Amino acid sequence: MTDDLDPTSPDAGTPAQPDAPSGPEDRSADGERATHRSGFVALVGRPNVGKSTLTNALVGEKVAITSSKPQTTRRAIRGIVTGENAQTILVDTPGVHRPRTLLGERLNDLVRETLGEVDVVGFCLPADQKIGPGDRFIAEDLVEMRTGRRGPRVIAVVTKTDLVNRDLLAQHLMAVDQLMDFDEIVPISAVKGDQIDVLLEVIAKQLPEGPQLYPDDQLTEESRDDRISELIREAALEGVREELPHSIAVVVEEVVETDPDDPFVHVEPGEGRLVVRATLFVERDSQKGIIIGKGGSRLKEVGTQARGEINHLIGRKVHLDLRVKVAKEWQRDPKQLGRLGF
Ligand SMILES: Nc1nc2c(ncn2[C@@H]2O[C@H](COP(=O)(O)OP(=O)(O)OP(=O)(O)O)[C@@H](O)[C@H]2O)c(=O)[nH]1
Repeated sequence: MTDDLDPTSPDAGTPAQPDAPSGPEDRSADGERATHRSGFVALVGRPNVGKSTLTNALVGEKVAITSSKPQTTRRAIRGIVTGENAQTILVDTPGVHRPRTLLGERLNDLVRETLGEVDVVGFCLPADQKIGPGDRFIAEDLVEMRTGRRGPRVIAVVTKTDLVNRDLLAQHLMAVDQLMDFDEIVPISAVKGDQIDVLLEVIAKQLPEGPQLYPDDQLTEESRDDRISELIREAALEGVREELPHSIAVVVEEVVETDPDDPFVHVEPGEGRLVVRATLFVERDSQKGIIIGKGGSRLKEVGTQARGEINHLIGRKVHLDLRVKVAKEWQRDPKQLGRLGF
């Protein structure tokens, strides 16, 4: 068990209301004042159905990490899409699943909490998989939320349409229609970019009237350090199997400008070398060995991949200093979960 974890607590819950910038009045071509809409949209669904890939496609930039491993997303990540007459704040949520650890329970709770706070829900159902008990479980929750009070509007987003032919898609759309009373059903492919604009329009129509909440150029509410730690985790997830992906957590310890000749001497921003120091946590010694690899080879690969993404994010070259530590059974330990920000 490590005892030098930095306590980080990413804000993974309630949508805070940021200061509204005073934007220009929207006017349509004939001079009439156009209605401006704004609000929060949660993308929910089972793990691996394409929620994060869709979030990125809608925002037009990578604000959420994705992977072929289920249960990649662990926080409610907000992406912002600003259009002429609407601002859509997307909340990408962890996949709803049968929890096996305390972390799993907390992630499901986070999704429930998020559902209670948004204006619209995009319920993601992959076109290449039959509707199953996991989908029905989510649908029941949504139906219950709408019973007797004004719950969120619910759009069925049929994802990954590029993986099926027209006939299968038609059959799937009919099955989706039977699942619950949706306000709209929109088939999309985030990978091919099909119907992304249509979905955005459909979502915007369901939002309440309201002002722009974030500045035009803000694409996410994630902090720089949280985005960096996610990019490192994404790189570490590649090539690892079975339970290991779930055991990996990443904490950015510091991002500092240092003297190029002495990494421990800090200098003014822009005048030295930008160093990112981060720790990868795993749950067991054996996992530590896998992450580091023979002679450090795997950790080096993780560092190279993550560094490329971080350079792109920050807009300059960084030096990435990665360490690996064991935090025994952190997914089941309330104290450790707290320290890791869950
Ligand atoms: N072919 C195809 N694959 C997709 C599409 N969208 C997502 N995927 C793939 O599906 C896998 C899961 O995608 P994610 O976006 O990480 O799924 P998620 O629902 O956010 O997953 P969790 O974080 O586990 O809940 C990845 O391998 C994606 O590349 C799509 O439109 N078409």
